[in-house]
Amino acid sequence: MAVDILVTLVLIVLYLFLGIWYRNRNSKVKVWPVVGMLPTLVSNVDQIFDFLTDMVTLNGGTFKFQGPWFSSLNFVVTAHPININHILCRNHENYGKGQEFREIFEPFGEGLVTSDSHVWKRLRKVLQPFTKNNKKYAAYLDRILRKMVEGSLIPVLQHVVRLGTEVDLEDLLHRFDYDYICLLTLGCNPKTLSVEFPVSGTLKAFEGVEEALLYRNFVPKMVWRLQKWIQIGEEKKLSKGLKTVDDFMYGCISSRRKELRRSGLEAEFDDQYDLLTAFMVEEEGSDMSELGKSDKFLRDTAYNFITAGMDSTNVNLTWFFWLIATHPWVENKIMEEMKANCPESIDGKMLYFGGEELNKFVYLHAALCETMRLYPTVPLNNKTSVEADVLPNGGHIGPNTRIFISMYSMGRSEEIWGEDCLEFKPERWISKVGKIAYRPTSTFVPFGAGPRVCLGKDLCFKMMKIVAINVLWNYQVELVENHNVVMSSKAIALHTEHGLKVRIKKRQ
Ligand code: HEM
Repeated sequence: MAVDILVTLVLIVLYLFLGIWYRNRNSKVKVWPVVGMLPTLVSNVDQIFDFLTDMVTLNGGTFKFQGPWFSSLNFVVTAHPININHILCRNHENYGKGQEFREIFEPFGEGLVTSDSHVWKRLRKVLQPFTKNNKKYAAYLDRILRKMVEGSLIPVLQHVVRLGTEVDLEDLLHRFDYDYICLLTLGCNPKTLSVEFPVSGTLKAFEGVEEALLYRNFVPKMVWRLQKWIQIGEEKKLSKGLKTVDDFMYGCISSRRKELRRSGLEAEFDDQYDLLTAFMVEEEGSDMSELGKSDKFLRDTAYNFITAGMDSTNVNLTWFFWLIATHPWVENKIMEEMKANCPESIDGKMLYFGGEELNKFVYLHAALCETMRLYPTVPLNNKTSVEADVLPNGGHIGPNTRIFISMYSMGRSEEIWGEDCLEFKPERWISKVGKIAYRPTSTFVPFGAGPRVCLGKDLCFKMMKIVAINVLWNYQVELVENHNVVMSSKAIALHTEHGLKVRIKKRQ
């Protein structure tokens, strides 16, 4: 009897395995009982963006990932332009960040990046006109950008040239972004970009928190919750990092309030019109003034802006300098454009251009867009459906489903960019009349699109152009031989795995 039961069990298991093998025999992604597609995902984690690109290409632009049973690791990845237009623009009300995203990214608090519905609408209504149309704020951003380039970037580059040593350009640019974004939001300069290349505890804490939040995305919810409860592993690191970050931000808020009280609100704030100050000095009666009374609100807003901005232009500029170092003919064309637009004999000095003047740098703009196409700063944009929906290319979406828009896969899609989609060719962005060519919005969305488009987009282009012009005009960036430049999959932004090691020489 016992033998009969054993044989029957063995036969059932064999039958199940044969069934799975038969269903999976032609498929690149195996779906296993209990664990679903997780083993394939784990084995491809080091080249996750290429793996997801293969999957969406094989599946007509949209791929459904099946996670382990009873886990929240099911998601959809899409790179199809008509779906992108649907999710970001036409039916955007149905695609927010979602409760689970907010739980994972809890340090963002009640900030813009993780909020939805009426909370998001109210914040966006306050922040969008402020960041886009406030002249005082725009002038302050311009002034601090000039100061940072003149007072930090150029002196540090000159120091590196004098020493003749190699430098990690990605680290250098990351420090530039971090100092700039702290000035923009908190009005204080942590001075991480200086010739000593100091180790900044606060910057390390911001980075540590981001790493821990990324980890939460890849493990079942109950695992990270348990770790949080007993304070071990990544969760312990997160709590420690967050304390450092919060102490820093609340410290800035408190000293700014004290300063304003001392100097009196009637004082002129033109010199120091950062985001915090703007909220604090806004006249009574407006939404901004109401929100500015709460330290928690200011902390959340600052955290959202700092994390959105500190890993932004440096990522694109790192890939840009690497691409032009490996495509010297592109660098020559950028130099020609600069010679045509820059005044002569300004050796070693800063070059600064206003918005109108920057529009003349068409080829540089094209090269920056081309870089973002191949190496989008944010490779995956996360959304969650509110209600069930059918995507325009036919995919069914359940309610409360996580969806990743793969900007990385879109940039490498033959259907969108043609057979030469993997080549670095800024020319594809330029029209016959020498202007930036028209492209449908839904084919290129590194900043998102529609009502939730990135609030820092215009600022980013300005920063990237000013930094690129000042570096290239004065210096030659040479890659260190045998240094392997590869993408990292260990951050939310598309960093390199080992940095960008270069030597900087004075341009002759
Ligand atoms: C190369 C630079 C940058 C890129 C590629 C980028 C990209 C993005 C993307 C993809 C989103 C998500 C849009 C969505 O949810 O659909 C976003 C949102 C956002 N970005 Fe950026 N960003 C950059 C720099 C910045 C900077 C410097 C700032 C701050 C000054 C900033 C502030 C924000 C904010 C506040 C949001 C949230 C908008 C909302 O949810 O309404 N970004 N960005």
